[in-house]
Amino acid sequence: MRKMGDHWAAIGTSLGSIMVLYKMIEHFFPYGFLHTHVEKYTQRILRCTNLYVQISIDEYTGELIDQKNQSYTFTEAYLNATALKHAMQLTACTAKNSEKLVLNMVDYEMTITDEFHGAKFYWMLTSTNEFGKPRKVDNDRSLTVTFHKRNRKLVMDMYLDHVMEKGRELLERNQQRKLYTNNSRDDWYKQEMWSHVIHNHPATFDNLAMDMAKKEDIIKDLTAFSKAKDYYAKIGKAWKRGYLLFGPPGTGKSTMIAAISKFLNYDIYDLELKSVRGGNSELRKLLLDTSDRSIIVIEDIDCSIELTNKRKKKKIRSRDQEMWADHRHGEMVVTLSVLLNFIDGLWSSTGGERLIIFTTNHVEKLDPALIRRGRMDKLIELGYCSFDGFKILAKNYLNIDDHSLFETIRCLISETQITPADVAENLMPKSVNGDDYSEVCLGNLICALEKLKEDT
Ligand SMILES: Nc1ncnc2c1ncn2[C@@H]1O[C@H](COP(=O)(O)OP(=O)(O)OP(=O)(O)O)[C@@H](O)[C@H]1O
Ligand SMILES: [Mg+2]
Repeated sequence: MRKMGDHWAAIGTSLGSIMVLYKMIEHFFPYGFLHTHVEKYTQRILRCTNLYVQISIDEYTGELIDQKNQSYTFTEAYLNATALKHAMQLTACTAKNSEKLVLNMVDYEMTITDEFHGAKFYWMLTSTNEFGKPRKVDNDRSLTVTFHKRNRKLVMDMYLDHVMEKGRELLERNQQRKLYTNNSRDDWYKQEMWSHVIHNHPATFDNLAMDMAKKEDIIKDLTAFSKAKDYYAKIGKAWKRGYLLFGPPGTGKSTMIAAISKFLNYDIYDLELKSVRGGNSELRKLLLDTSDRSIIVIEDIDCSIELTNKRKKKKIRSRDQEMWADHRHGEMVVTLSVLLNFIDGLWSSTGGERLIIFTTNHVEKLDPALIRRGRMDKLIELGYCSFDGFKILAKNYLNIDDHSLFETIRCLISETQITPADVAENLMPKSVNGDDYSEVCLGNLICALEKLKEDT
């Protein structure tokens, strides 16, 4: 005797097949005909049998017609990837903010059977209009999933989260990162708070010249942070992490930020504090307008932030005055300690993950109390170029792992202080002609190192 479960599976499979067949037939008939008849009765049958539950995700939500529902976008990406294996007809286009060609299914192929933890799910692209009415505009679509009611808990607890997560991952893999800079408040009426450009920086951790152990430690820290949503929620802390990058000019602070952005696939918000003239409220608006999974960067904090708290002791100030202390040049300058408190408070209540990176060339100017653990989670020193650093740059710029001149460079580099930027500058071939430009470039570097040695 067949088990009850087998019957349900058979019914599910048949319904799935009917839906697929229906969508294919629909392609060859006038729109109204099938919608007024078949779909209406299918829905009635489903409602009468009362075994199946449907959930719809609308393409647009809210008051504004152009407010695209992110869940729809993630689901669409997930279903495209799931169904590409079976679809017979595809369309090709470039994804938003990407140069990569992306394949999508044409509409009538959007009846997809998905499996998750042994349960079957039937997805359809439907119109949010009343059944039977033709679709008037292109932006009233929904993705509707039909599943057996016994799987309700699985859907609520796991399946929908799984679809969103996978969809988001797939989209991010194809997208390019953006670099945002804040606009002055005077311009907000004609443009957004943040302007952005596509961030195509070639830096990666592989081509970053720095101590290997330090590099691996940072990669581990970033990986742990990006996966620690539940952990941060459990300990009741805002899901954010603060890095302070310090070192002389040309040691790779900005390059590392680009590498982190690529590694985590996060956008960068380059916050220019000098353009923030409207005090707390402006800063709050700017910070709240950053997206989840982003890096907020404040470069050269010794130039844009009041580093000590001496002023606070002079007289009692209001919170706004305290934070935006009058700078000696008459500008409003935020104090680092209050900025950190402000950010803590803001993200305790909002949630999404943010990495906050400060950079400075003068770590000695910072008040040690302000950089103690907990306020800045990680202090990362980027120093002068070591021989290991040089080897990474030689591989990048000249594509060589070894050369007879390496030994000379190893000795000289240990006796001098040269920045990775200066090493990179010397290793850059000045012309495309010439047989062995590696030899020429390494020779240039040796000259530069000898000159540095003489000067010191
Ligand atoms: N550690 C490094 N690894 C690889 N390339 C580097 C490194 N440091 C510097 N460079 C090269 O030098 C250039 C300048 O480096 P970068 O702008 O990252 O320095 P910085 O530390 O941010 O300097 P500043 O303090 O002036 O802002 C980069 O474009 C990159 O090509
Ligand atoms: Mg820099």
